[in-house]
Amino acid sequence: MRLVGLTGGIASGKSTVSNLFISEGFPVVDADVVARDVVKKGTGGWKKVVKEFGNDILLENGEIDRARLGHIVFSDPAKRQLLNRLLAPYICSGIFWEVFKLWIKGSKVIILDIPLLFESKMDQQTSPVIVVWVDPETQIKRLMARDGIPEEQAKNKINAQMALDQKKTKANIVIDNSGTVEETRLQFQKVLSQISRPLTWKEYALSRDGIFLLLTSAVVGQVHETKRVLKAARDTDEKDEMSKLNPNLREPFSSSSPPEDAVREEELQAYHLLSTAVGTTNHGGQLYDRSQDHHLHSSNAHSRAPLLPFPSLLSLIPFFGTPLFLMAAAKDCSETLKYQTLILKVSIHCEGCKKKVKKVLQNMEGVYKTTVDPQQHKVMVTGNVAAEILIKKLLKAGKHAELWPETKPLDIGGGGGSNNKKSKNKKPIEPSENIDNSQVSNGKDDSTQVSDKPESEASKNGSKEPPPPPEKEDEGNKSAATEGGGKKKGKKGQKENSNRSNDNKSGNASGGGGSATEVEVAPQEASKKAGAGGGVAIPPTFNFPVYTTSQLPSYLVSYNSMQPSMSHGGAYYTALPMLQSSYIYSTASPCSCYTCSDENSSACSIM
Ligand SMILES: CC(C)(COP(=O)(O)OP(=O)(O)OC[C@H]1O[C@@H](n2cnc3c(N)ncnc32)[C@H](O)[C@@H]1O)[C@@H](O)C(=O)NCCC(=O)NCCS
Ligand SMILES: Nc1ncnc2c1ncn2[C@@H]1O[C@H](COP(=O)(O)OP(=O)(O)OP(=O)(O)O)[C@@H](O)[C@H]1O
Repeated sequence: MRLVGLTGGIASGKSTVSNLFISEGFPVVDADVVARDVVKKGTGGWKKVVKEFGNDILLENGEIDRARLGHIVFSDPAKRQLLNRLLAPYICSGIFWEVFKLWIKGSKVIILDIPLLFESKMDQQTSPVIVVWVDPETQIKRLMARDGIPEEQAKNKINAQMALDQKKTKANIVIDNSGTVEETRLQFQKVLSQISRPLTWKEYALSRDGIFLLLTSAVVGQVHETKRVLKAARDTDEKDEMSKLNPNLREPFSSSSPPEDAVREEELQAYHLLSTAVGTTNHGGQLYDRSQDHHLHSSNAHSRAPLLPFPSLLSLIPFFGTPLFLMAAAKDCSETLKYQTLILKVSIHCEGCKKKVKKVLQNMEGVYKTTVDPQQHKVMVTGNVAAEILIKKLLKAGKHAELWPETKPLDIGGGGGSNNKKSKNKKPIEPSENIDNSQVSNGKDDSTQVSDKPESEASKNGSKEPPPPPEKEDEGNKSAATEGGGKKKGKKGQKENSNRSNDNKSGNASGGGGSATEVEVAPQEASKKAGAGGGVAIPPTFNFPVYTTSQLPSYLVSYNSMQPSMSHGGAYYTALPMLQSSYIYSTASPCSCYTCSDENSSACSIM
């Protein structure tokens, strides 16, 4: 918003020029009109003036006799100063409300016609300042003619103000009104082009639209920040909950200090992310650039906004890089759209079991795709639901389930990029590095030990893919990579799938860590590799964990699967000691499948 100051001497021609502005469509706030309004009968200004100047200045109707009061104040400087002191607050607030009403309407340029602009120092709030100048002889003549007053009175009025020549020196623009009205109009046209020039950055920020944009940005920023903090809190809660469920899990990280024994990169990254979210550490983390957010918090400079009710809003001006900020917010939003594929081992014995498992999982919020391979008892679930929740749900439905050994979650939604990068830097985990050989390691750790090649083709491809959400459909036994590929992934996904199949056949379970397409390692092959590599021991055949339905399977993972964006794929597993299981997974169906259905669950005793 541009506040243009228009001033001059008494009878210099201010009203004449302001009428030209009005004819051009500019809104004008006239201080003389405001000054009249604030002394109307019964107002606060009226009461003050009557109290100080007495009832003698009142007309019969109770209104102030302006001519009488004018005579008093223009001939007595002390009385004039008293009147000014009494009315100044009312006049100022009156001008403010007039400006505010125009601001609400969306006016971008407002003309403030204020005779005492310099005297009241309101010129500091206006730019540019236009002074309507007239030569002294013409001024006195016009004043005497207009007001019908003698020269002496006219001189008193003129002398009650700052000298017009002095005002001229303070002006940004001077209009000489000594000539004809037409000459003044010509000058006005030139002034008009200056007044109508595009708003400056600051002027726009003070306009209604600018303030609205700033507020919107601030709200978006606040929502963005709140969302991130909530995510961090949920992440912490989740870890706490899992720790309670299984005390063998690692302690959740403190948000104030990194774990000293955090040897795995993903753990450190999880720490950074968590602590960055709650703002307790430096913001130099590689995972999340909060530089955009600094704009929101860093500025304490409270500039004063001219005549505006929200001076502190100016502190938001550094935040004006809205497009950049919105891009950051959009980036964060897109990160929340990440999905992962979890591979579970579920007791499936017949077609009915398969249907039931599918139905249970598909009905879960956050599950986007379920693929069941009854032969291998393998269920691949794409979505953003934590493994333990899936397992609990299946248990409730009477289906024994656990995480598929030697697998890691697939980050279908684009987290592969960062993971892939990490995989390049990943160093093999030494047996002494906080990994218990008695534990069954996750795929990530295994892969660093057993992989023959540092990075598979699939992982390279996977990291470059954009994050399309998987479609909610069941496509049988397609690979997880293909399933999650979405439209764009189409051909590439198939290629990845074949790559992965080849890997599995040859046993090259590359596991750079975080590749979206490196899903699983054939158990036998992986165990051979593990044995050969001397790393984490994997038994040649499956040992299935024993647990009752009140317990969670010992493959419970402690990565942030609910909020994959918080972990950026830097999931960490803590595999628990594998126990000899009495639970039987049989590829042979123990029941007659045509009698076994979801509707007829009693037909299959296992189901
Ligand atoms: C003295 C009053 C009653 C005279 O009223 P009147 O109707 O005769 O004149 P009007 O209000 O139209 O003012 C005419 C011009 O006088 C000059 N003027 C008015 N008040 C003052 C003042 N206090 N000091 C110097 N000049 C003044 C201005 O140039 C103004 O344009 C009235 O001007 C008044 O109440 N003045 C105090 C309020 C004020 O300061 N007004 C100026 C607004 S910035
Ligand atoms: N260029 C001009 N030629 C002739 N007369 C003019 C010209 N400009 C203004 N006047 C006359 O001079 C008088 C004062 O002009 P105007 O009312 O515009 O001055 P003002 O600065 O608004 O006065 P005030 O300070 O009292 O509000 C008016 O009677 C007006 O008609």
